[in-house]
Parts: sequence; structure tokens; C-alpha cells
Amino acid sequence: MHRGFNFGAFTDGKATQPIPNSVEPHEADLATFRDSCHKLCRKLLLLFGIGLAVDPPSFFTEAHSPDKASGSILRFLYYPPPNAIPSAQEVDVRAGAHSDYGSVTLLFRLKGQAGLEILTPTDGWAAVPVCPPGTEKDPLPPILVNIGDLLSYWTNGLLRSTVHRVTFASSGANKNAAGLTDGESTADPRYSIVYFCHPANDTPLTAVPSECVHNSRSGLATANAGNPYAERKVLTAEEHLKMRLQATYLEMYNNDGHEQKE
Ligand SMILES: O=C(O)CCC(=O)C(=O)O
Ligand SMILES: [Fe+2]
Repeated sequence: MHRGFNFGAFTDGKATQPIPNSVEPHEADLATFRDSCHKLCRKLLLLFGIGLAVDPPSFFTEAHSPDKASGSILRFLYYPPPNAIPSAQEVDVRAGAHSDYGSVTLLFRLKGQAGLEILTPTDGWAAVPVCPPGTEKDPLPPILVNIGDLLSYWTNGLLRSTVHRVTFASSGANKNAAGLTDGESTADPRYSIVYFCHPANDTPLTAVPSECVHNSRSGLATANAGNPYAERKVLTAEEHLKMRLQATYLEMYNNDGHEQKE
């Protein structure tokens, strides 16, 4: 239902993997963009550290050194228009329900391109407009930030990962009669860019030095209900990612490849 290209680490403005010819002229820009994304994530992680009264507040930021190997990925996504998919139905899903694996995700969308939905606490789907009320006149839409499973796990469920999906159109909250947010459409191809930020691979996911996080331990069972990947099971960031990837590939195999995960 969609195609994507993942960019891993860049060194000195060069990708450390083969990249398509068409993007080669933009290699240095991509490296700069990936760096900017990582920097922004580290700033957000500092704010989370402050907000959760972590001591030191830079606890999460320090775990995301840009100089160390990590599972961080920059992904370019293309979703074909419905008329390119003979079987596409109104309620068809362009990307299956999932939560992201890492600590924080940055999502860049284009104005007018509908589709993203979030699972609500009452198990319904709500549209996530590209331009939320008040931002319609901004030259560029805001960057959407998702909490990932790793950060949910690390904070004992205090910060919760969000389950989301991409559809053509469906009934649900915040939508007009066509099943869309006003001013948005799913008739055209859809393009998005995602930055999945992960801590350095060797980061031990030890107790977060914060009273708030410590005290939320009792709420863990409910906080992570329905999301087995956010449960406390593993030790390092790399192990956490491997566990998710393994589960995904087994699930894809069992589902005959119909479920799309990160
Ligand atoms: O394309 C989008 O809007 C969302 C993509 C996404 O959730 C993902 O790749 O994990
Ligand atoms: Fe996602």
C-alpha cells in the first residue's frame, strides 16, 4: 500500500549505505536534515527530562549522542493514489495500525494530504489534521511528534506511545461527510517524511532517575494495556529494537505480509 526508503547514518555528509541515483545530488542536504531532526529530538528529550523532573534533566538527551551507532532512521514514504490500487476501498488502510518503536518520532506531512489517524482511549479512530486549528495560515504545517514504545517502556508508561495508521478515508471523529478533515483529500499520491529517533544502541534502559517515573510503576499495567512491546522486558536500546523487529517480521509472515509495521 506504500513504498518507503530508509536512510541510516551519514558520515561527513555521505550516506553509509547505497542510495538511489535520484537522491544522490541531495545527499549533503539529507545529511543536514537528518542532523537537524536528531537535534530537535534531543531538545524535546531535554524538555521531557525537565517536565518529568529527571535528575539530571539531560538524562534522555545524553543517551541520544549523535556520534554513536543507533537505530535512528530517516524514512521517505510514498503512498499511491487510490486509483492506482484497483482494490482500494473507502475504508482501506494505506499503512496498518502500529506504534513507533523508538523514543520520539518526527512526522512531516504536506498540506491537504489526509490520512493519518490515531487510536483514541475509547478504541475509535480520530483523524489527525495536517494543519490543526490555528495553524492553517502557517507557511508550513507543524511537525507532528509521536512518543515511541522505547520511551514508553523507559518511563514506565508515563509517556505513552500512540497507536496510529494511515487510511484513505473512514468514518470517525473530526471528519466531514466524505470521511475526511475539511480541506484535505486522499485522492492524490501522498508523501511523508519520518524521523525515528532512537538512543545509542548500548544505552542500558535502566530506571529513570525521576520520582514521577518511579511512582508511575504501579500504573504500568494499565498504561501499557494493549501494547505488549512497551512492557519492561529488555536491557539495552538495541535489544529493545531487535525485539520489535523480530516481532514485526514474524507477524508479517503470519499475516501474509498484509500488516505494515515500522
Ligand atoms: O505517513 C505517515 O503519515 C505516517 C507514517 C508512519 O506512521 C510510520 O512510518 O511509522
Ligand atoms: Fe508510525
